[in-house]
Amino acid sequence: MTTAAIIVAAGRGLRAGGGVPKQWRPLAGRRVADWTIKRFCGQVDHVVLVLSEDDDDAWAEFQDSPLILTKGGRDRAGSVRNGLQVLDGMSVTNVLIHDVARPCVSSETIQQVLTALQEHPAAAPGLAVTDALWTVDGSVVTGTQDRAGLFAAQTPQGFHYDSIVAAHKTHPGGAADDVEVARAAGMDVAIVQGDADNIKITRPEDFARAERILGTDMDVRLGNGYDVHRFGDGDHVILCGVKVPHDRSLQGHSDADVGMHAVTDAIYGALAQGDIGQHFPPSDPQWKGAASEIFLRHAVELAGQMGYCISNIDCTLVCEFPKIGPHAPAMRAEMARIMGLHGDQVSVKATTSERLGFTGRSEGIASLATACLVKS
Ligand SMILES: Nc1ccn([C@@H]2O[C@H](COP(=O)(O)OP(=O)(O)OP(=O)(O)O)[C@@H](O)[C@H]2O)c(=O)n1
Ligand SMILES: C[C@](O)(CO)[C@H](O)COP(=O)(O)O
Repeated sequence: MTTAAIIVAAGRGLRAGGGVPKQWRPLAGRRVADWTIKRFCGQVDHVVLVLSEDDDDAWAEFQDSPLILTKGGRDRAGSVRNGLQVLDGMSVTNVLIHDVARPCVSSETIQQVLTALQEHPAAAPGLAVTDALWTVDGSVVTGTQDRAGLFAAQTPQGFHYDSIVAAHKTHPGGAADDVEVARAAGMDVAIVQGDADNIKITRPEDFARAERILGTDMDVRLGNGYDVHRFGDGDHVILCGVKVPHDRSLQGHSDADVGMHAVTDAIYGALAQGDIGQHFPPSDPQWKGAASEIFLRHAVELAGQMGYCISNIDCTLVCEFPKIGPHAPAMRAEMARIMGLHGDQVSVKATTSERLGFTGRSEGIASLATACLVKS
């Protein structure tokens, strides 16, 4: 079975105002369209993005992405037809059609529609109407409409691909949605449970509502790091980027900055991207004596590329000597500088191990770190 999603994004969003089509306006740290696209990635085999011919920047931006791009029609149905057309010949069996203006759709809703398509030719989420419905003349209520059996329609609306293509070919136009097109062609449409959070951004006030919904859907990652370096001859150690005078030095392939290594590994850990040894193998001579700032910068850049911001770092050094306290403010400032963070986002503290174990015998220094990353 091959599945596809068509995200119709060629509308002008006139009711939402703002001077820019609503799908390109910011919402909770990214654009409306970015949220919507992300919701379908990994859920279906192909994602089609239907774009207005006027949205030059979007065409350029998504050109090299895995998305299939096609141009919009004069109305929503025209855009859907173009999306269906571009999937022709790709052996798609089931297709989901979704408004770009619904960025809060959940993976559960998407999966429920896909599952329902195993038994029905068409399926869509709907919410039973719970408010009383009035008829109104100007600003005066003229009556109450029976709400029994009424549902509010949502997207994604899912269909067997060949059937919805045929239904759109014979439909005269003017349909509110693809369910109407399908029903006009005699298809049975199953309702799956809709989601009150799956709102369509339509009017200006809907942005604040969507932000509130997305705000409760944060992606927070934690990672831990641990490192040890042994003492050898020397007259200083480098800890968290700061040169500290000492009667011994730490041994290592790089500058042996045990604190910065633990922090770097904590960031890689939060991203599930291995560890320093994987990115900078000790067998590679180019990293001999390297400043550990290179490793930390790489981890921070990787976090940015994967869409994460570092929220805070906590690093603990375990040693009897040198004493860390006097140098901790400089260590925090240096690591904050490298990571582009504020000083209060970086903690460096120390403990002895009560003269126990290798750190207690001053054979080396150990370090532990925790990193908290938040999807931006
Ligand atoms: N020619 C069109 C018109 C609409 N749409 C899309 O169809 C969905 C319908 O939602 P709606 O709120 O009606 O979007 P707009 O048409 O953009 O909004 P408005 O009517 O306020 O201008 C949106 O994802 C919109 O981008 C489309 O792809 N092509
Ligand atoms: C398809 C739809 O999202 C179902 O609720 C809706 O009909 C599309 O938006 P519009 O405001 O009716 O154009």
